[in-house]
Amino acid sequence: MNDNYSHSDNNLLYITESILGPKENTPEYEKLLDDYNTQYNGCYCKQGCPDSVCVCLQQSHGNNYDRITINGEDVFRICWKPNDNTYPMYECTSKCPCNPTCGNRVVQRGPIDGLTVRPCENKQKGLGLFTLHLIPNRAFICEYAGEIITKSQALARIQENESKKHDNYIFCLNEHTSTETTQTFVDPSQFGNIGRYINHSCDPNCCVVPVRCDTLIPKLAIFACKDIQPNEELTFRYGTDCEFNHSFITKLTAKNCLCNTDKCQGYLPFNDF
Ligand SMILES: C[S@@+](CC[C@H](N)C(=O)[O-])C[C@H]1O[C@@H](n2cnc3c(N)ncnc32)[C@H](O)[C@@H]1O
Repeated sequence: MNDNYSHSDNNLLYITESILGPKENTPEYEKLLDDYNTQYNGCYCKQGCPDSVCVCLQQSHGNNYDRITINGEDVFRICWKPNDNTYPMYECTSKCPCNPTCGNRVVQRGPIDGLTVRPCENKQKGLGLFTLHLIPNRAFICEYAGEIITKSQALARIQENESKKHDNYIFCLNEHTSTETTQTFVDPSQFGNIGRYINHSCDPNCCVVPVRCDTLIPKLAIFACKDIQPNEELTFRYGTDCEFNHSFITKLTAKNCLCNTDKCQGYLPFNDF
């Protein structure tokens, strides 16, 4: 994966994609390990990946991305599925025979260029992630990468964060099917990538979409949900995101929201999961 970013804080370890968290002797961890090691069936495409033939795209119910060129650079944008964005997205895998430049390999290629981490104008918000270039609506930006942990590990870490008054970075993804809800917990507090600096906004310019790139555990992929101008801060909604039919619930200590938008609800989302 191509990722030229790094952390300025020496206590943090930069990872280019999510990694499995510490071992635990529980059935929950065994299931997580199993899912992490399970590769889904890839495609058989030798030339391109047309959605009429590519198994990865058929599993995704159609094309995942389209491509436009801006200033000579390819920009990949998510294709929202007509009337329903709840279908899981599968990219072509390391075992698929298609070309590594196939249009169904976007998140796995790593973050876009021109992202920068710097202190927010309101210092109480800490660091934030900004873009130096225009990012068009629907374009892929980066993964929210961290340690993939079990629910019991997430609860223990959240409690520890709260008792030590540390910021929370743990993200809980809920994916709903007609019969069950699957949860994925990602903690970038000690091992993470550039995505860990994205703050919450009540009127965000990004959204988080689960995308599977090799294994059954989805990556938390950040896409623009508006055109984002140079020097704008990138934000997503930490709480439930109904607009995209997935719910993203992060438990945080009830804390004043400093997003400074007209739609601000006053507090960071605070949910049990
Ligand atoms: C994923 S981190 C974002 C990066 C963080 N600002 C930093 O300096 O590392 C999440 C933490 O940032 C802070 N934060 C994010 N969005 C905020 C907002 N809208 N208002 C206040 N604090 C926010 C909260 O402390 C939250 O637990």
